[in-house]
Amino acid sequence: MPEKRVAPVINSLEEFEQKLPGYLNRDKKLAILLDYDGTLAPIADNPSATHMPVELEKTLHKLAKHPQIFLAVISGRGLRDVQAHVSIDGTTYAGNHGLEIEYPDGSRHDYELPAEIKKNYTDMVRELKEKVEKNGAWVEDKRVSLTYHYRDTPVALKDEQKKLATEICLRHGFRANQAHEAIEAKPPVNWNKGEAALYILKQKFGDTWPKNVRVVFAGDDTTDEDAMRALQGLGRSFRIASDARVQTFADFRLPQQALMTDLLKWIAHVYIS
Ligand SMILES: O=P(O)(O)OC[C@H]1O[C@H](O[C@H]2O[C@H](CO)[C@@H](O)[C@H](O)[C@H]2O)[C@H](O)[C@@H](O)[C@@H]1O
Repeated sequence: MPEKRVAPVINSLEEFEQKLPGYLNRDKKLAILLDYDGTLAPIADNPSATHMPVELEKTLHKLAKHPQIFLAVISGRGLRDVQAHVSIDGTTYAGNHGLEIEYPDGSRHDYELPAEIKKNYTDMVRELKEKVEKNGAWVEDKRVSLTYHYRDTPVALKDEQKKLATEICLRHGFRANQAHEAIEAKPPVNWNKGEAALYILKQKFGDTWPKNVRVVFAGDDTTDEDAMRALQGLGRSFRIASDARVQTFADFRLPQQALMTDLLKWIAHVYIS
């Protein structure tokens, strides 16, 4: 069983090649699987205010067009929301932590939640809205999972509201993961960003993908750890975290989101220039 541990850090563009010599090879297919918030776009005060840095976006567009490269964005956001924010043709998108997947041709894979969980979800949203949607905190209802945002709640009230929100989520049988100034309530099913990543790779490249495809995954959050764990030994993953003590399943830690541009430039140097 793989364990989380403190991962080696990468601090610059040069260090990608130094620390992963020869991992990328332009003769090999490459799958790039990326989280959105905190990874492609820096964290902003409100989910509607995020955008990708210009150079990162430009590089990502170039990579997505390359015939040897496959791009998927796997986000906790609702599917349409993340599609609208990234908006790159030919990309596969997964929303709601992988529960909904859409391929470039418009075909989909939706994880069907049991009726009881759907009912619990509706009840949970109602109770959260009644009891803890106040003092600046709000519920982002994404139909099958939700995010309880408390960034704008006064410090003196945050802990109490957070605690109550977590209790409500757990009481309705949902998982409650800590995120950036938010709690992610996810359904209690055996499907997450890791399962979604493996599913997408198998659909795209077939059962033998581990032999034929190089994989790069990057994410910044606890929900991304599911993909990092699933891809251990099958690809290379990067956890964005400023805290040097963070425990992760990723192969490397990137101390700042800005290093995502370098990660993509490293790939572009190998595949494009
Ligand atoms: O899996 P991701 O693509 O990283 O999405 C995770 C959640 O991201 C969003 O919330 C977070 O980012 C916001 C914008 O930077 C920030 O204001 C908030 O504090 C963060 O928690 C999004 O709103 C959620 O739906 C996603 O699940």
